[in-house]
Amino acid sequence: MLELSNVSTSYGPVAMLRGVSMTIGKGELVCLLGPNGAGKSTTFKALTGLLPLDGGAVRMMGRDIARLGTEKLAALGVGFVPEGRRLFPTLTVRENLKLGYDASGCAIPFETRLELIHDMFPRIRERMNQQANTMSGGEQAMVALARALIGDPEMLVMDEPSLGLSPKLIDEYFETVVRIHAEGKTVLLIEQNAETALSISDRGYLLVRGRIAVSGTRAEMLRDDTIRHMYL
Ligand SMILES: Nc1ncnc2c1ncn2[C@@H]1O[C@H](COP(=O)(O)OP(=O)(O)OP(=O)(O)O)[C@@H](O)[C@H]1O
Repeated sequence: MLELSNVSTSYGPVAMLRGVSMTIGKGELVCLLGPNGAGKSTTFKALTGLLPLDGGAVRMMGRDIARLGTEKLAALGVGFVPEGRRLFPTLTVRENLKLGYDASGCAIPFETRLELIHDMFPRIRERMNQQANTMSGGEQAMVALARALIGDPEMLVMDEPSLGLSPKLIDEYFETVVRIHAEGKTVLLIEQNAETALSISDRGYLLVRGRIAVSGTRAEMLRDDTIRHMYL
């Protein structure tokens, strides 16, 4: 469904991603792991068109998407959960969700999608008219996830969604991701929290200093010496 093929990027004269190749098949949950500064968010920027590529390609269903940007990608069926949530802070929860819905071009009516979102996130139902920046960190994380889902995307791309959440909330959050995946969504989960991310993923990639150092199924990743040494 999504393929990065030999992607290279740089910040000015400094090379960052160096020949990164990854595939995410339809219906898979794939994680991209890596320590601080490895280039995880840079990968997110490269595939969302926020950073020009020096080389390589990003394709979705075979179509070159490297320069499309998040809005056009949303219309193609990709929901994004950016690092730090990036909610519209002074807008209400409903307004945040509506913006996500409008960007998606979803054909199902907003109120119908909202019902499903409320079933999935009951606390959001109670807080539809609350200003986003007055929500707790955990609630904001759920709103960002709901905003990515409300347009019924085929695929979710999430950049460090567990950042700043307490261990209990991280568990709850990942349980929700598992449910979303079980309902048929393809998921690319970019995470520093390797143990939890791997525990729910079909496959994974480890990025180190801008290169893919390890890739494999969950079992292969869990057995890998580099990963064991770094995380487990
Ligand atoms: N706009 C920028 N200009 C220059 N260098 C940048 C820029 N953005 C990121 N970098 C550098 O690129 C490297 C990779 O950053 P990136 O944000 O992709 O890392 P990351 O793997 O997401 O790390 P973290 O888990 O800490 O968020 C870092 O050394 C960072 O300082």
